[in-house]
Amino acid sequence: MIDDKAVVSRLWAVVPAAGRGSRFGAALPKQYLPLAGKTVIEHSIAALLRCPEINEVLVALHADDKTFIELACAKHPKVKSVTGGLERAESVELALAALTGAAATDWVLVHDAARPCLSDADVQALLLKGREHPLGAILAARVVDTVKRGNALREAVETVDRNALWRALTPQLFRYGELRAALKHCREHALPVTDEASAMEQFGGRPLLVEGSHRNIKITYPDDLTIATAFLAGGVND
Ligand SMILES: Nc1ccn([C@@H]2O[C@H](COP(=O)(O)OP(=O)(O)OP(=O)(O)O)[C@@H](O)[C@H]2O)c(=O)n1
Ligand SMILES: C[C@](O)(CO)[C@H](O)COP(=O)(O)O
Repeated sequence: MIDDKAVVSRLWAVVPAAGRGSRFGAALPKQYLPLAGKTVIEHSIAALLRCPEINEVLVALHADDKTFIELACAKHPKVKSVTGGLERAESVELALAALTGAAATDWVLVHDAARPCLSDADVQALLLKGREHPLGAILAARVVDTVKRGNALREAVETVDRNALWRALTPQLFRYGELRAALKHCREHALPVTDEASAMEQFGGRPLLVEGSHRNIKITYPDDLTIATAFLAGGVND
């Protein structure tokens, strides 16, 4: 375990924003769609820029995306961009590799461009509790529905105990060196990675689950934009 008292660990942020939003089905990738006076991605990045501890925000963009550079947030001195990859995990790896100033003991927050309703309180809770936990931490929300396991015929064959189930959100907070090593390990062994925690778990880690707001939704389908509009109208920080 790294003794944080011996080193001053800086805090970086990575924003995976290279997706195409195929499930959303809009003409534009969903992160560039209008939401409450800005674009989706601008809300997601604004939540990170409101955290003064963050040293730099590195955004992983699709090679075809020319929209980002026109946004106000792209001109912020803390915001940089890099070309992402074909999968989210690859985009995160490429962004981490571009953080040339980061030390292995520094912390990295990874936050989806597609999660615009992140509150300042949730960022602070993750940082406070996550940096006390040696193996990192993620924002997560408890599962509130009864959960069924279905078979190939979509028949319910089992009710899963939901008391131990959580929905992984973002940001997710890990040490820079450990996260890079875990993602490299999973890539080299063709292990499935859908979030940073799944890479860390397969690399022997046990990230802490920090309960976050159910309002921190991921924009995936059109209805999610309607929901996010209502959440932002109510003020995610109120
Ligand atoms: N190759 C990829 C794929 C996804 N992402 C980002 O990872 C986040 C979560 O991914 P998801 O919701 O799946 O976005 P998309 O891949 O765009 O959605 P879809 O699967 O519907 O195409 C998004 O901010 C997305 O831009 C990324 O940086 N690089
Ligand atoms: C990272 C994530 O948002 C945590 O729930 C989720 O895994 C992203 O999944 P996607 O299929 O890439 O949207």
